[in-house]
Amino acid sequence: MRMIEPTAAVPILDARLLEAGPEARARFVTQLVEACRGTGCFQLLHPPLPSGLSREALQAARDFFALPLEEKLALDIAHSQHFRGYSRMSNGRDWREQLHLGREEPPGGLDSEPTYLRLQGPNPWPRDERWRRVFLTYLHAVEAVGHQLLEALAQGLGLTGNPFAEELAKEPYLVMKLIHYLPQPGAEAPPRSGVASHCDFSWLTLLLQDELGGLQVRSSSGEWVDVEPRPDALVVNLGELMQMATRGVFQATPHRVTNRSHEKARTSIPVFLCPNLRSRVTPLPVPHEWAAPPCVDPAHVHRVVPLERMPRAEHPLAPFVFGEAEWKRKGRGIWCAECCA
Ligand SMILES: O=C(O)CCC(=O)C(=O)O
Ligand SMILES: [Fe+2]
Repeated sequence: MRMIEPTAAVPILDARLLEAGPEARARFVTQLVEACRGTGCFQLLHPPLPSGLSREALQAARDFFALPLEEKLALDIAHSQHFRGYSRMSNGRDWREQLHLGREEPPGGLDSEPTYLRLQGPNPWPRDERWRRVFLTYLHAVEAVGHQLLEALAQGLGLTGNPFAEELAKEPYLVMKLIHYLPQPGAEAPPRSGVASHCDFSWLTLLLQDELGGLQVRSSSGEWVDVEPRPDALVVNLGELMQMATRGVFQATPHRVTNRSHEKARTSIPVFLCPNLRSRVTPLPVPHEWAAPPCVDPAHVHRVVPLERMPRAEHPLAPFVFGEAEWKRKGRGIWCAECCA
């Protein structure tokens, strides 16, 4: 099998170019489009985040998972009306603990509102106030980085105006997860998958990973490529909404994780940046010469559908309301019915 240079499949972009004058910004935009037309994954070095915040967030995540099980179970996602809270999965595809968080909001989906607005709501927090402060600060700092990337992408796609900015002005739907992958149990047993191959259902996912590694992305030519841990970098990958929005010019990035360590748990924090729940998802007028196969049918989208089963080419995209698709994807209100059954 042909070996691929990791940096070719997962290029490294320097976020400082965005603020270093028009020429540097143009260079960044070119590299960004190249990365998005390739694997759809890149490492963003020097993201404009407050100093030390990433380290603090990773440490706070480790501290959360080190709490006694009863304290974590008090935040069980099954108690939440809004898909927030703690869960543990142990099956062939997922073997990990997670804490789902989002924007801190009043409960949605009440009375006459559409049901899918139940995706908005308060987060359950551990007793110590520190977690709330660190994670909400981190979430909104990463959101701002995501806005900058979408603006650069709109520029790179040659779109008039910035259709992403119009959407972002309506308050994007954000999901942030703290994830804890256990160390491998026995030296003899084959390694257990932390999360099996999947694509995210986002525009962009901005991920902080610790120093252990274990994340792989599938390159356009089909090889699985390690995403090397780099301190002070965010791993960015494209999700299915971006694939739909760009008529397949940019493809969602298949990825998977196995914690190969027998001693240490792996910690990561992805932030999934999506349109406002009420937004209608319609393809953008991307350059004609970049025309690509039509996109995924949202009716078939699920976070853990095996990639082989994903209808990628044949389905033209009918516009749909993002919140409805996201609600459906989350099992019509039944938490993770498929994976946790
Ligand atoms: O932990 C990681 O590095 C990736 C997690 C992931 O892909 C997901 O939860 O969607
Ligand atoms: Fe993912």
